[in-house]
Amino acid sequence: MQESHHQNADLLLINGLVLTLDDADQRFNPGAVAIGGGEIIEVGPSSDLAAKYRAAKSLNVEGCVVLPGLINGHTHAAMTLFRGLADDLPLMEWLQDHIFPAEQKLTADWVYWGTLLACAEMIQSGTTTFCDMYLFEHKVAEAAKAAGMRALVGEVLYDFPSPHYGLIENGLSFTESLIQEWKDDPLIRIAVEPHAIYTCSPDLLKRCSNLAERHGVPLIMHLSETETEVRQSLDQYGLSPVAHLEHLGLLNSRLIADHCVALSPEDMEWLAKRQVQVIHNPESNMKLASGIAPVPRLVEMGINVALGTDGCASNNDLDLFGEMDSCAKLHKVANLDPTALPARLALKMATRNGAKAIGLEEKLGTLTPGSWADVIVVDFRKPHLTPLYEPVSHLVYAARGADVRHSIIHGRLVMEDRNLLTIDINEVMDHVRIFAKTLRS
Ligand SMILES: CSC[C@H]1O[C@@H](n2cnc3c(O)ncnc32)[C@H](O)[C@@H]1O
Ligand SMILES: [Zn+2]
Repeated sequence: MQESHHQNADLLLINGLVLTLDDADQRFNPGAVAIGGGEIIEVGPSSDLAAKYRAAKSLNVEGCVVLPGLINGHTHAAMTLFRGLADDLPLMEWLQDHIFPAEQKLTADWVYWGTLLACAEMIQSGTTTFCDMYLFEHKVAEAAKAAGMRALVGEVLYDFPSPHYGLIENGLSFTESLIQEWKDDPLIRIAVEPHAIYTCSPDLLKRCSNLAERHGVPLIMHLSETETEVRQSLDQYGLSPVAHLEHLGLLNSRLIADHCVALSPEDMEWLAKRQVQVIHNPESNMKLASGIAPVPRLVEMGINVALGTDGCASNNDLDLFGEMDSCAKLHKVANLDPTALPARLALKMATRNGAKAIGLEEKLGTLTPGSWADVIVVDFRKPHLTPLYEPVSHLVYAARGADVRHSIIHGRLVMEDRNLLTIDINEVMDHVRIFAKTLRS
């Protein structure tokens, strides 16, 4: 019997335009990606890989662009439940008069269904990893796992009683139990997540930081989201929110700071010096009229800035393609400079910078052999993506989430030809509609 010279792969994507988005920034057209054991085995010309690999499954992706899965650096997934509930309000009024009261009615079960709905929306729009902060996060982890998504999750911690854990002592020990429970999981990681400086005392913030340090996990919080937050912080502590955190010893590369809109030049110096990870949420900042984060300046200063949608009650969707487009355009108009935030940077913020922010840049954010196989395939055979001169331009300025055709997470196909393979979407939508009826009554 003749010996086979083929190598085995679980999945082979062939005949696509493959963008590695790594340091080498290679493009293969027609290109292929060989996937096995949850990792990328090889990326290269289609003819070479088709001859080399015998794959359990092969997908012909001619006419499509293949790239790393997108990373949503900040969201509250289960807030799909509140999409469109309260619009056109500033942050503090939106939160205190509408969202916090509605959240008092949440149960673990609702958070599960709301998160599954978010996972469906994210997978169908090209997101493969999300960073979440919410209540009942054990249910968020469970839902993400059921959906086959990669997630960094953490229970929100604040000084007032939580509808989930009650007093903060329980919140801290609950976070610790989540860290233990998920420590060996390939998809789910846990972070320590104080809400913001206006809901957490200095003592709580220090305890959160110590907990994150002790377990070597990220610390995530909203920071300097509005001028109101800055004014309150100056009144209460005589320091800006960033200076307040520096004073408490919280600024370091483990901190993932969401928003960072209202920053003074000194704040930016601190963020750069301490190598804090910044997550920019342009659509939420626009919708809540919070302001414009000085992203081009932060990037110039060497700060890692990634992209998030925030919860979809302040966005109101979870489509990172729309977010990249908004991001690139917002900073052009804010600076009256069309070069202020190029398409290339917007795409990097949604991929590689997101991976770096969550401490996984060795394994995520690029199509590199040895990295985890989180890969999306975008169908360019569409009127709004024709003709094709430059794929990065189309990905940022013309494509939308609905153009994503296949999605692979940790080597597993979770969407094929737009069919969700891990989620019964009709069941999920039925559950969420029942929740909305209950909320209204
Ligand atoms: C209980 S989890 C997180 C907490 O934060 C609220 N929230 C949602 N979006 C924002 C935002 O942009 N800034 C501050 N807080 C936000 C959410 O409703 C939850 O209560
Ligand atoms: Zn948020």
